[in-house]
Amino acid sequence: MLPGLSSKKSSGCRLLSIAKRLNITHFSSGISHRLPQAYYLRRFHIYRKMSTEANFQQLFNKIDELKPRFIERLAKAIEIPAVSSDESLRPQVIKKAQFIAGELQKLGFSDIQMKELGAQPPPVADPNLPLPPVVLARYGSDPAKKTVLVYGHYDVQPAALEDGWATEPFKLIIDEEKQLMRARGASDDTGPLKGWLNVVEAHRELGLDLPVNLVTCFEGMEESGSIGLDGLIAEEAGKYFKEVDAVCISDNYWLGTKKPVLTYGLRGCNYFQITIEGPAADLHSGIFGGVISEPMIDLTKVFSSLVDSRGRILIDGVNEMVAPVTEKEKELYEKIDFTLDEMNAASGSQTCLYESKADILMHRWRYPSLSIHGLEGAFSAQGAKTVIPSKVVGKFSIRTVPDMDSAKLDKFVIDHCDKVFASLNSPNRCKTELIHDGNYWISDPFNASFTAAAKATKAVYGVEPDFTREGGSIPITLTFEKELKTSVMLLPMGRGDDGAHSINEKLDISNYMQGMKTMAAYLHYYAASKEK
Ligand SMILES: C[C@H](N)C(=O)N[C@@H](Cc1c[nH]cn1)C(=O)O
Ligand SMILES: [Zn+2]
Ligand SMILES: [Zn+2]
Repeated sequence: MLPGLSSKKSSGCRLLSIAKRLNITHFSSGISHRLPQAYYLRRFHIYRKMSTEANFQQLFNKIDELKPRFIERLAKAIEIPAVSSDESLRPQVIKKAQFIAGELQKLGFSDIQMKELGAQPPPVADPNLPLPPVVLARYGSDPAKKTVLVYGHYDVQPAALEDGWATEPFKLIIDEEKQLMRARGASDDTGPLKGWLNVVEAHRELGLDLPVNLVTCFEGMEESGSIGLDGLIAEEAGKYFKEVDAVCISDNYWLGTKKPVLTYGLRGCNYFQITIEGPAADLHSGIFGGVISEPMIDLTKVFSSLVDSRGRILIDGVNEMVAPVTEKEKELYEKIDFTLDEMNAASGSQTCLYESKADILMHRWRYPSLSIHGLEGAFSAQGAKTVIPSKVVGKFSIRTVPDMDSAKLDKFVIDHCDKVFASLNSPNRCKTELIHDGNYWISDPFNASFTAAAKATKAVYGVEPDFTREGGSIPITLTFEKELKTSVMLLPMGRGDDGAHSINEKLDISNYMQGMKTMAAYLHYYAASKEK
């Protein structure tokens, strides 16, 4: 029998006692009881019999043995520049979906469906731009087994050599000295997505039955707000996803660089753009400077009204929506393995706004933040071009937290920008709009799925994981929980210094290998658990 099998309290009881322990009052949903406990107990007994044959060491050895193949396959996927935010690269995003579907087919997945989501809604330059397909597939459909849905995204953030990358971003480079793989998507999220496929392959190579039925949901718009996926999940909840017992997402990172973590919370993200336009074309600043009203000057005024240099959001009503910190909650931060030095090492600077661990963690996990990302339409090359841009589009986003109301936030932001622009008395035109949004999420970190992942982490790394929240967002997480009425568990593969969204993104080879072993062990422990 697998180690660690023991009887559990009912999930409802556990949920309450854990909520009390952690002082969490924001569970986004509970655990489903669609089927009687007896049903799961029967499945547990069937699985327990099977699991006596399962041998982790054999599985882990096989994963190690297949390492060159797994790295080579990752390199092939990485080569496709699937940047979802770049409309001109949409064919590449679709090509990567097809590539992944082909791999699933070779691995024996069945019922592979490329779900089309229609055209991308505004704001978008091409009104007919197709959204990338969602890749659904099944591995096994044994009613005696639990079903785990694994979510990942095959799209990536933009990357270019001229941004400062040491090597070509869409070519997987192995740094032998540091034992890491460098490429856009290595850690976010092509590496982890491939991890699930590799886990299946290792089982197949061993002739070992997968302990659960696996369902994939791989999307190509995560980095652009998961547009269209909510609707698909709602539509498939009673169909393709009908039997799903748990959702596992491997699309975030350890907090630091040494200790594995399991993640039970995410911030949300509402992304906005401000368009300011005036002159009919870009103009000579010697001829028109000081005579006409400049959109770029207006934009900098609106931008500077949003947030101060200490990161404080200056928009009325926003901070008031944030849930207050409790004394009990403060204790949680002290137990987390993290230091200011790790924060500085990950940012490659000494620019942290806070000194204490608790302050850093709270501002990363449980307070909102506003970031100004950039703009379209302005001069950005080297040299000194004396131009007045005629139209500029500024981009900024707000990371949201409990108890912020997304619709209220949008209204506060748009009203604020309109008010500030009006106060400039500018003859230019200004429009602020939401590009996409995604909800924050917080869960019970001690349900059957988290417990199985904690055991898996211990089996692979020899340590108990820290339970963390994530400052980033995975917009679809709450939708899975609500629509499928299942728990969602975040099992990160990479480290906090992987440079996701940054230059020189990397995934340590050890994290890739150990991460796959953890995924495999998680499936076995979850299958063996009595609870759903
Ligand atoms: C954590 C995850 N790997 C990630 O990077 N998510 C993105 C998703 C996003 C994009 N726009 C809004 N949310 C992120 O947190 O930026
Ligand atoms: Zn990302
Ligand atoms: Zn991601």
